[in-house]
Amino acid sequence: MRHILTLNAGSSSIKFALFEEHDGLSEALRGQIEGLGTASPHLEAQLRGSALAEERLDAASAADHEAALNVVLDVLQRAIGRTTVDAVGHRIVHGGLAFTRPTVIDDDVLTRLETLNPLAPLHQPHNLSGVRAAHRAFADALQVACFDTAFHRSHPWVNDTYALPREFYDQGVRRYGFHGLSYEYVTSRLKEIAPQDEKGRVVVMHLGNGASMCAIRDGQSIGSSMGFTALDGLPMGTRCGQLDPGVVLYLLQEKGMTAPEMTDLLYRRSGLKGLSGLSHDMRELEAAGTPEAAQAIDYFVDRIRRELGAMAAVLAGLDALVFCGGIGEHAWRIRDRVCQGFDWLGIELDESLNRAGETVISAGGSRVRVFIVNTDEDMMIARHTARLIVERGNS
Ligand SMILES: Nc1ncnc2c1ncn2[C@@H]1O[C@H](COP(=O)(O)OP(=O)(O)O)[C@@H](O)[C@H]1O
Ligand SMILES: CC(=O)OP(=O)(O)O
Ligand SMILES: [Mg+2]
Repeated sequence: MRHILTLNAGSSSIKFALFEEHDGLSEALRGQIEGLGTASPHLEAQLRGSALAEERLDAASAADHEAALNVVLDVLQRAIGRTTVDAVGHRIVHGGLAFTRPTVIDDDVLTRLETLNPLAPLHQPHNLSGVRAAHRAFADALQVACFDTAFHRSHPWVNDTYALPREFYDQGVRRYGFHGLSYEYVTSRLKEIAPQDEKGRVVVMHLGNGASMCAIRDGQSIGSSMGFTALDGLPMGTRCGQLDPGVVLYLLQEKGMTAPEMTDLLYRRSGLKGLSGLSHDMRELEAAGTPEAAQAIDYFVDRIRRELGAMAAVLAGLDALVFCGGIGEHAWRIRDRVCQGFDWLGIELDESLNRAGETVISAGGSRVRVFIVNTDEDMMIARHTARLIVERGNS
């Protein structure tokens, strides 16, 4: 039996899991530290369905991703004991032009992935710290990179480019799109729960601390709301989402902002946090009840609705809509507001199914079927890693 470990550093969480592979993959251990960057980060882990760890961490022991990673490795090493880990699969957010499929990580690959750090400052450095830490902790294990950008490489050229002079496209200034592991998992899940939509026109909304949407036709990504970096598209916990580049020029040229200040503004001080002046966390905003928190939520919902209209146009209609990610899976009020008034497109929610967070939340007569899928990037990473081990064995 093989053992595959997965590490997934998101912008506000680190998720981890151990899978056993024997006639398919089964999950032995799973856990996460969430709420990184808040006053009360929280660790939880289950071993074969029973609680292994459950604690509120003091802000210092998970002050940042590095500290949280040490906590994660400590939990893992204690739980795993002498079990041999065959491979560690990593979520790597940016694969750039060169990496379009799961790849075994050696020193050369690591160096090349580091050059993409500026294109995903909230993720890539943490993803690569995870690679180094896992290599130290499990020295004999194969380290495998699974890319958020890979699923989107099927984009037609018009959804892959910006209207810049052509040499920029050739240099790699493209609309890469992210959350690809999540979209790939959701697509595989949709095959099981809605086989009639497998070949259909589907929009998936991954609404977490990072948020994006994906237009999928015939199981393939044809467009993403995110682009060259994970800043574009929807507003997020702390990221601005779509922004007129003229605003950036104005702030740089007329207001004397420096590039590092701009990075901090767009990645860490904007989005829900910037608009609300309160928090990047949707739970806190829903509880707050201040006019600013309400406006931040209004803006979030409005941008999702615009993008949904645009994607339905690109797909020439819509058969299924899927919500996933921390907000998509848990915030019924947001789902309700996103879908309201879209009956012209054939979307009709069943209020009680939506409140209850069922898998199918559309009304019986709704032309568009609406689903909640608990996305599982970690399972997708494990599948890719297992496949790569087999391919290497066969070659
Ligand atoms: N019950 C809930 N109601 C509203 N929002 C929630 C709920 N549970 C989680 N969220 C939100 O989900 C977001 C985190 O999503 P997640 O996908 O876990 O993050 P990451 O992008 O770091 O992987 C946070 O904004 C959090 O407030
Ligand atoms: C790409 C991205 O935004 O990821 P996350 O939602 O995990 O922050
Ligand atoms: Mg995430």
